[in-house]
Amino acid sequence: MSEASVAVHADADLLAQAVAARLVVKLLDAQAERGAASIVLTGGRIAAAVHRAVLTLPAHDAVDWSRVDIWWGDERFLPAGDPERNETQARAALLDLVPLDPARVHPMPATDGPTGDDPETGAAAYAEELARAARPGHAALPHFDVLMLGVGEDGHVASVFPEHPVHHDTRPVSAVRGSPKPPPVRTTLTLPAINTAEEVWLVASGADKARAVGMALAGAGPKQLPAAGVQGVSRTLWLLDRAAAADVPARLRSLR
Ligand SMILES: O=C1O[C@H](COP(=O)(O)O)[C@@H](O)[C@H](O)[C@H]1O
Repeated sequence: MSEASVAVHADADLLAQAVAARLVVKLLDAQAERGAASIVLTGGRIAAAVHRAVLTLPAHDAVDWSRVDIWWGDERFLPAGDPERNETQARAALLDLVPLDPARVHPMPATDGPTGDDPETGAAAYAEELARAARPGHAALPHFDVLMLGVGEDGHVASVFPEHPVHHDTRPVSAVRGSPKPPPVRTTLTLPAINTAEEVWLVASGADKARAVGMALAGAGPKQLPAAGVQGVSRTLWLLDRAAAADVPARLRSLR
């Protein structure tokens, strides 16, 4: 498992541009090595800015988007097309604007979809979809080149919230009820599933994230602060703006 590293950028715009540039390079590298790339998207404000920034980079045209698998780390359990869904936001900002193969886009279930309005059924269906994409002879998950996460003010990542029963779920995908952040019903990859990704990038901007980011990097417990329990297989990278990095120990920072 990887040590965490931290890159700090001056503000939210530069952070979004830098994450977008890293993402495009990551996709190109993965396609050069394996012929395809697999990424896991997150929701939230900075994620939307990253998605928009990808399109502004001329190099995004060098990616073969038809050979990119898109997964989600969590989803708000709402009808398809609801503006609050992470999928809807990602489609509007990026996915509908690049030539993806629809068969390689794997949104988490919606309440009005074929798996129905029971989040446990939806979570089980997503786990099956992940398992179908797993490499033969490997665990129940596909290879993820990079998995991106936002970080909540309370330290949540994906829809793994502090002190929530989701921490006891050992399956890769869990239904979440009673989320402290609306909407209350969600589906999420669990921390063990998140930590199978080759690289995990935690992206946070703004002063309201500084306390959670600082505590996670100072070694808080993952049940109290889920972001502290995230570790990519070969890399765990915190990508922050200056405001979100205010409480990061100086020895961990590199200002870009
Ligand atoms: O509800 C959610 O929030 C988090 C963080 O969002 P932000 O707007 O504070 O950056 C996000 O990472 C997660 O995917 C989403 O479902």
